[in-house]
Amino acid sequence: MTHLVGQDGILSTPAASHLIRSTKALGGIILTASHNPGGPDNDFGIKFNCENGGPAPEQVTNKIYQLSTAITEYKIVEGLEIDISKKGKNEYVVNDKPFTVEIIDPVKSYADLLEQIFDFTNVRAYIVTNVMIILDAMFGVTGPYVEEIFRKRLHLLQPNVARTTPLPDFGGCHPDPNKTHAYQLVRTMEDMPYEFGAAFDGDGDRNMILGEKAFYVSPGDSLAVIAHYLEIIPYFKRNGIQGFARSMPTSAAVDRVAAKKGKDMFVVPTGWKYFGNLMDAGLLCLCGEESFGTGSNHIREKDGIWAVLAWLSIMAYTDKSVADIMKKHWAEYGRDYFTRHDYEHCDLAGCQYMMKTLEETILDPKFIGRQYEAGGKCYKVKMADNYSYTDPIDKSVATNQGLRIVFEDGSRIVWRFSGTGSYGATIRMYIETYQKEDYLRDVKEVLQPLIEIAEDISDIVRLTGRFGPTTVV
Ligand SMILES: O=P(O)(O)OC[C@H]1O[C@H](O)[C@H](O)[C@@H](O)[C@@H]1O
Repeated sequence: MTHLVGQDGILSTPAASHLIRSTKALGGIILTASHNPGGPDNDFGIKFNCENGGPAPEQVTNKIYQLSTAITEYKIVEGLEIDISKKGKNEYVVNDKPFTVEIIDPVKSYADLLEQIFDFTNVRAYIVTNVMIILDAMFGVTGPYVEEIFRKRLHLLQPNVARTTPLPDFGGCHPDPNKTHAYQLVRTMEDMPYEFGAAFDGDGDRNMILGEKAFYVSPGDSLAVIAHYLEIIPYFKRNGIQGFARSMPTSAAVDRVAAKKGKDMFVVPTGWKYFGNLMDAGLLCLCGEESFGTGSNHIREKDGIWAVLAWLSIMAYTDKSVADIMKKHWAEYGRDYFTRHDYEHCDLAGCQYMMKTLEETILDPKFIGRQYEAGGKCYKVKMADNYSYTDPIDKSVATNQGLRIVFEDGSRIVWRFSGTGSYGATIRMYIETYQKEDYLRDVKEVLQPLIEIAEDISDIVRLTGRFGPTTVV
C-alpha cells in the first residue's frame, strides 16, 4: 500500500500556510507499508472529515502511528525545485508523470478574511489615535501578516512592529509567546509608554497579550474577556454565538462567562483537534488553551492575529486599558489565579515513575477526603482522576489526559506529560484557585500553598532531578 504524504495539513491555517511560501523547494514523501491492518488498501480505512482544514482527529493520528510501525521503505523525490514566486498552478514532472503544484498568496486571502470578521474602520481609528501598540512577530511567519494587516490595512507605524522578517532560525530566539521567551517585548513594555503589546509564536497560531508596563493577561483570562465581549465583533453579530470551550488544564475563567450568558461550555483534552468536531456540529464558536492558543470557528486552528484583533476591538469598544478591562472583568466574575510549572527535558524513567506513583496515590479511594495544610489553610480532596474524554459527536475516547485533583474549595492541581517536548520528558504541573472578592493579589503569593501541596503529593522535584520548575508560566 502506498500513501503520498502531501501538504494539506500545512495549508490548514492561514498563518501556517505561509510556511509553504517560506520553503524553497517542496518534495513529497512516499510511505510504503507492508500491510494495512484493518483497512482497505486505498485509504486509511476510517471515515473522517478532512475538508474543514483542521488538525487530524485522534482516530487518524492513531491510524497514522499504526501504519508508521509497518513502514518498510520510503522514497524521496529528489531535485524537485519549485519556484514559489510563480503564483497559480505550476506543472512539473515527477517519475515521468505530471505533478501539479498550486502556489497561493495566503497573506492576502487571510487579511481579506479578517476584514470580514472585524470592523477594520473602527479598529483603525482607535489604534491610529488612541493607543500605543507594539507587536512582536519574533522572526516567525506572522511577520508578513503583521505588515499587511496592521501596517498596510490598519495604518500602524513602523516603530510599532518588531521582528517581522521571518528567519529560518528565528534569529537565534525561541519564538514562544510567553514572559520567558518573549522577554524583549516584556522589557520594552516595562520601559516605554506602550499600552498594548502582543507576541506571536513561530507559526503564528499562539499569542501573548500585554498591557501597559507589561501587565500580563493569562491565556485563560484572555479567553474569558473575549467571550464576555464576543457580541461586539461583526462576525459573531452575523453568525450568532454558540458554545465556548477550553482544554482541561486551562483555567475555568471562561466557564463563568458561559454560565452568565447561558451558553454551553465544553472541556476537552489538550490539543486543538478536540475542538473541531464541536465546531463542525455547530456547537462551538470560541475556544482557547492555557498554551497561549485562542481562536474561533472562522478556521479550525488557533489564531494569534485573530486574538490580537479581538482585543483591539474590545479596547476600541470600551475605551479602556488592558489592565482596566481585566480589573473590571475580575470585579464582575471573580478571578481564577493560575500558574503552570514546567519540568522540562527530564529523565524519562524518573518522570514515568513519578506519574505512575502519583496516579496510584490519587486513584486510591482513601485519597478522597484527605486533608492538606499549607499557608494557614486546609485543603480537602473532593475528587481525583486520570482525565479521559468522550467526544460527544463521534464518541471516540481519549484516555490518560492528565492527573487531576480538585479540592472542596474548587482549587485544582493537574499534572500531564507534554506532547511537544523535543527531547527527554517534560511534565507540566498546573495550579489554580478561584477568589470571588480578593482579585488584585500577587499570583505566586496566592498559589504558594497549593504549589507546596502539589510538590509534596507528587514528589516532583526529587523524581525529576530538578531543583524546581525550569519554566513558570
Ligand atoms: O503538550 P504540550 O507541550 O503541553 O503542548 C500542548 C499544545 O501542543 C500543540 O501546540 C497543540 O497545537 C496545542 O493545541 C496544544 O495545546
